[in-house]
Amino acid sequence: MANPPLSAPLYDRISRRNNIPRAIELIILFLLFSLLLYRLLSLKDHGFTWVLALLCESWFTFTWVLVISTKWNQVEYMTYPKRLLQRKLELPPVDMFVTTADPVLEPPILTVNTVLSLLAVDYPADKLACYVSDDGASPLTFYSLVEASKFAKIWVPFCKKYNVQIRAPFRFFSVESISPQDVSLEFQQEWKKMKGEYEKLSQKIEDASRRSQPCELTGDFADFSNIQRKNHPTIIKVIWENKEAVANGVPHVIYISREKRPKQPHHFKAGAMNILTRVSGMITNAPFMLNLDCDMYVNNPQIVVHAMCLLLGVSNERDCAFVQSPQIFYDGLKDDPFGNQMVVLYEYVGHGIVGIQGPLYGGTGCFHRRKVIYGLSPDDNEITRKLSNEALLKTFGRSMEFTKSAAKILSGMKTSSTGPNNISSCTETAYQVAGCDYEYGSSWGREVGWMYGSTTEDVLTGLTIHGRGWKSTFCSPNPPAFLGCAPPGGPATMIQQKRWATGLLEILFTPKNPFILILNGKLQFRQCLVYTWVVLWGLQSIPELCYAALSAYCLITDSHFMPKVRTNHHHLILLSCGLKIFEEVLFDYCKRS
Ligand SMILES: O=c1ccn([C@@H]2O[C@H](COP(=O)(O)OP(=O)(O)O[C@H]3O[C@H](CO)[C@@H](O)[C@H](O)[C@H]3O)[C@@H](O)[C@H]2O)c(=O)[nH]1
Ligand SMILES: [Mn+2]
Repeated sequence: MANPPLSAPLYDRISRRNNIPRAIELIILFLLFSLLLYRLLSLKDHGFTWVLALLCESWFTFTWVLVISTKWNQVEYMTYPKRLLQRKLELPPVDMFVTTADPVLEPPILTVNTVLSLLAVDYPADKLACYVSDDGASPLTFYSLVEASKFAKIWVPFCKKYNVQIRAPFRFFSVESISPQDVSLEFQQEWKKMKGEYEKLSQKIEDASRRSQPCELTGDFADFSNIQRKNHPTIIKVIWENKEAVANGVPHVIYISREKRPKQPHHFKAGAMNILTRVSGMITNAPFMLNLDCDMYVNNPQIVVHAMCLLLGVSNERDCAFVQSPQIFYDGLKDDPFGNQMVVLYEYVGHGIVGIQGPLYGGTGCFHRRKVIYGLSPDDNEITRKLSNEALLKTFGRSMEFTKSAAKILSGMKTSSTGPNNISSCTETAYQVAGCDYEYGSSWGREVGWMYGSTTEDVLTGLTIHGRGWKSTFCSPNPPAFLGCAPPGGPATMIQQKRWATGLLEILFTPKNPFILILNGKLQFRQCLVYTWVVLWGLQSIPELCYAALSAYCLITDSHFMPKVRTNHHHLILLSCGLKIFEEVLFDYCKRS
C-alpha cells in the first residue's frame, strides 16, 4: 500500500452509531416518568411506602437523565503513529512519573516492572526521563530501583531488538511462552538468558525484603538511615543518567522521596504529583508528562507515539489538554463479579463523555501538557502579566530557578531535555522545591498543579482543567495502552469504593465544584451534568438501599409498593425490565462482536 501523504491527519474522531440504544434509553425514560406520574396520581390511596418509593424512583429518574445525556454522543479516536513517524519531526520530550507509597501494600517488584516497561517504550530514550516518587521513603524501593536500572541495560535493548510486545518482565515471562516453530534460535537463547537475569533480579528484591534492611545503609543509602517514614528530609537520587543522550539507550531514572513532617499536610497523591512536577521542572522540564500508578504497566510500547498523534495532531491545542487512556486490569476475576473492570463505565459512559468535553482525568495512564498543569487557559490573554517575575513567584513559590523553568513552559519556549552531564547538578536546586513548606503561600494545589481538597484528586484536577475551557481526548489503542492490578474484590474493593465516594463528594465542597465552574461559562453544560453524576455517585447508595429495604418491609407487613399486577400498569413495568435486560444484552453483544 502506498504511504499516505505527509499531510494526512494523525488521528480521526469517529462518532459511534448508537441509535438503537438511544431509542431504548428514551423508552426507559418514558416508562420511568409514567411510573412517577402513576405514583403521584395514586399517592393519596397509599401510605409511607409509596412516598418512599416515589422519592427513590425520582432519584433514579434524575440519574437516568444524567446517564442518557452522558451516553448520547459516543466518540472514538483512531491514532496513526506511523504517519507521525513518517513526518520525521523531532519528537518532544516526555517526563514519566510513577507514584508509590507503601512497600508492603505495593510490593517494589510491581513498581520495578512499571518502571522497566516505561524505560522500554518505543520512543527516543534521550527524550524521556522517569521519575519515581516514593511516599514510603523506603530503602527497599530505592534498592529495587537501583537493581532494576542495572537490569534495564539488557532488558531495554532486548525488547527493542525483538520488538517485544509486553515490556513488563513479570508479565512477559508469565504470558509469553516461546514456541520453537516461529522464533529464531537466537531469540530462544536470549529469552532464556533474560528470564534467568529477571529471576535473579526478583530474587534479590525478595531476599532484600526479608531482611530488616535491604543492604548496609551507607554510601547512596546513607540518607535512609535513622529516618522515619513520616518524618524525614527530602531524598533525591539520580539512579541512572543517560549521559551521552543516546536515543537507543535507557532513559534517566530519578528517585524522589519528598520531605515529610508530622505536622505538615502532605496531600497524599496530589502532593506527590506536585513535587514530581516541580522536581522534573528543575531537571528535564519536558512539555508533556505521563503519569502512572506504580501498579499499572505499559502494555503497548507505542503508546507515547499514539498519545503524540493527539497532542501534536490537534489543529487547536484547546481540543487536547490531556490524553487519557482507559484503566484496564489484568487477571481479573471471571465474569468480573465486583465490576472492577469498569467495562460499562469505560465502554459506554466513558465514550459518551469523550463526545462531550472529553474524558475525565483518571489519575493514571494520562499524558498532560505541562503548561495546562501550570494553570494556563486555552486563550490566555493575561500571559504577559502571568509571566512577570512577581506573579511567577507568587504562583509557583520562591524558587527563582523553578519560576524560570515555568516561564519557559508558559511562554511556549522549546525546552529540550537537558544536555549531557548536568542532571546531577540540577538535583541540588531541586531539593528546595521538594520541601514540605515550599508551597506555603503559593498557588500549588489551588490554581496550579494537582488540586488539593479531595482524595479523588484526579477528578478534581480534570474538572479544574475542563472548567478553564480545555477539552481532553481519549486514547485506547489495541493492544490496550496500560494494564493495572485491580483489587481482588471483597473488602479491598469496598474500601476503595468508599474512598472514591467520599473523595467525589468532597469535590462538592470545594470552590471547584461543577456548579460553580459552570457559572463562568467555560465548563460545558452537558459536561457539568457528567460531573454531577460522578460526584453524586456515592449518594446513589441511599435510594438504592431504601428501595431494596422496601421489598423486605412490604413482605413483613404484607403490603406492597409496586403497582399490583391486576392494575393496568403491570405491562409497563414488565416492559421496562425487559427493555433494560435487552439493552444490556445488546451492549454486551456489540462489545464482543
Ligand atoms: O499518599 C499517597 C497516597 C497514594 N499515592 C499513590 O497514588 C496512587 C493511587 O493510590 P491508590 O491507593 O492505589 O488508589 P486507587 O484507588 O487504587 O487509585 C485510583 O484512584 C485514585 C484517586 O482517585 C487515583 O489517584 C488513581 O490514579 C486511581 O488509579 C498509587 O500509585 C499510590 O502509590 C501516593 O503517592 N501517596
Ligand atoms: Mn491502586
